[in-house]
Amino acid sequence: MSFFTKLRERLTGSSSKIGAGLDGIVDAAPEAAPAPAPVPSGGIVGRLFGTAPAKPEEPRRALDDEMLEELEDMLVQADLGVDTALRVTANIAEGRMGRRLSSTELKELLAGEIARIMTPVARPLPLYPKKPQVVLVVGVNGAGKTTTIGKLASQFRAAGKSVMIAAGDTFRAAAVEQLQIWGQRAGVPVMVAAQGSDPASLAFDAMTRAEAEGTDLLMIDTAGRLQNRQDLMEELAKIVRVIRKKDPTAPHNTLLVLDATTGQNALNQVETFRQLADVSGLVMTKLDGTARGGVLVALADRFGLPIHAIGVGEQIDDLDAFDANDFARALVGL
Ligand SMILES: Nc1nc2c(ncn2[C@@H]2O[C@H](COP(=O)(O)OP(=O)(O)OP(=O)(O)O)[C@@H](O)[C@H]2O)c(=O)[nH]1
Repeated sequence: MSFFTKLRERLTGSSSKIGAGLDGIVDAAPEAAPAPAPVPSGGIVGRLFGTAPAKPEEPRRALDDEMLEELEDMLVQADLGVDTALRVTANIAEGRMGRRLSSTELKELLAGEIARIMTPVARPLPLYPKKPQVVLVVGVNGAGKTTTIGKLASQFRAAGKSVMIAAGDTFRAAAVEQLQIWGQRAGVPVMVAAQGSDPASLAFDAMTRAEAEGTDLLMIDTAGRLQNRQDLMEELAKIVRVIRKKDPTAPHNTLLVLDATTGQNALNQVETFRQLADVSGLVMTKLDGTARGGVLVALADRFGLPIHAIGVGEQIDDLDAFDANDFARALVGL
């Protein structure tokens, strides 16, 4: 199954909210009753040439202030956030006031606006010739860091890269175990340390081993205890300090993993983690089974940080590069 097919099938929580919302807005107009279907050309000619009966016309609604307000409210409800909803609505309105739009046309227009916002941020994780390329992975507990590291490691392996993982959340035995399972699946070594030991020292050991073995990519998992922000900030800063002793240009990427089901809270998490670490790109997980996928549009619009990948399930191939057009169309239910 192609990733786009999967995305469309699994984004239904969000897409049915937006798609049905747009249908509802157009149908709500008193004048929106569908035009009667043109009489099919029946008779002998129709039978001979198999003319299909014409489809009834889609209902239409003239674009006015009231309709725009409904559109804006619906987009806010769908987690695009007020600023983005306003901008998108204004762009759709421009030069189209009074025009009678069908729901399909409205979906096409919205998808176009969303794609326009998302295209500049749809950028795969950049790969550098540097060995090891160090990828620091940050995010709150449960956001999907472990799973994302496992999926990315497996994809890089499949692309012929050598990968190593460092289980930097040394306080949580369950997190380390999960990472080991993902490492086994991906065929990638996982460096672990004794429970509660210093993550920076593990990161240093992992750097040493990755350098010695000529590993292409070193992915470092980190803790996500936001409840203790000061500690976390110091822990992340120390990891960075220590790996820079080995390579002053590291980490080459700092990935922030976000959980789509948290909706608008994802925006706060970006703000917070940007204060804790030099976030260079985003991965959004759990777009399946949530009606809050619109938050990705708000994130792109607000921060302009690259979106490297999106996750739509728990399996190894349920993470893929982010494609702005595919996402925009799937999100509006096209
Ligand atoms: N449905 C769905 N579940 C996901 C996705 N990504 C991760 N998960 C699940 O989310 C849960 C948390 O993922 P983890 O990868 O363990 O998250 P983490 O950020 O490492 O969290 P901790 O290990 O608690 O720090 C797991 O049950 C994953 O299977 C996704 O794209 N879709």
